Amino acid sequence: MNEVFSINDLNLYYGKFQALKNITLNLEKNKVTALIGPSGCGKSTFLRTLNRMNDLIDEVSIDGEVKYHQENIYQKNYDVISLRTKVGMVFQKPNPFPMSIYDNVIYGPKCQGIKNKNELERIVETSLKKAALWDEVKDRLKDSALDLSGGQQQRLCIARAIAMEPEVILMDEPTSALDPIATLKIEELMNELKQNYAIVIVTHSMQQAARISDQTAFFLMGELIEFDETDKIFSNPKKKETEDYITGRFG
Ligand SMILES: Nc1ncnc2c1ncn2[C@@H]1O[C@H](COP(=O)(O)OP(=O)(O)OP(=O)(O)O)[C@@H](O)[C@H]1O
Repeated sequence: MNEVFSINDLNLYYGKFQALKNITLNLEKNKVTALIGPSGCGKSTFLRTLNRMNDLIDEVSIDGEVKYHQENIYQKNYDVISLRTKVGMVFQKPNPFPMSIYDNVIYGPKCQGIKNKNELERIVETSLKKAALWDEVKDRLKDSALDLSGGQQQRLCIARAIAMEPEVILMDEPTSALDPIATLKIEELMNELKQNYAIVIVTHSMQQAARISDQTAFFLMGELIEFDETDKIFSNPKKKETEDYITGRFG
């Protein structure tokens, strides 16, 4: 079994407002899982529960279980730093650090104490290759990351996540700030990356979800309405709410 996350009866509150209601689902390795649903339905909130990014927001409380390899990540004394190494994140807007391409990729490994120059060079090359960026930047690794195009910056952020040797990559609308060609490159990349990782992506584009994901979770007002193989969700949804949403009849 390739299960990496097992989420059981998860509820999340911002103060008194309940943003996630009784969410139960499993996430597997070698699969792209798309989270879809209308604005404000809880997609990003759910994504952030998987590496405890919501901890950074005041007034958040949760109950239920989020198990990563059988261990509840919300239990007392759980090692959150190590969790975030294994469960990397890529954001909507590319956010490279204001430093060279090379230094962006080795930032995490260096923080973990890797100092050997050959090892760091190996990490840079393999991470950039896996992020399909190596050929475009190999001759200018010392240039500022901020000089790259938006699409290149986003692939650099993916390389930066990969450099930490994660098992899961969370992506929050990773292509919404990119043009169609850069979007296509990231989508092709996700298809490659799923050979080695579990990928969870929030997307507003149902076409994108249909193109790239293996399974799709449809959220509505904090509830998980339907979770199934992507083909089934888009061709034969079980719930009326899902059908209304994917056929554009929602709202
Ligand atoms: N930091 C916060 N404090 C209070 N409420 C929040 C916070 N973040 C999100 N919410 C609320 O929780 C609900 C879910 O928000 P979330 O951002 O997870 O939705 P989403 O489906 O990702 O939306 P979008 O597609 O617009 O990004 C919304 O009602 C939102 O207003």
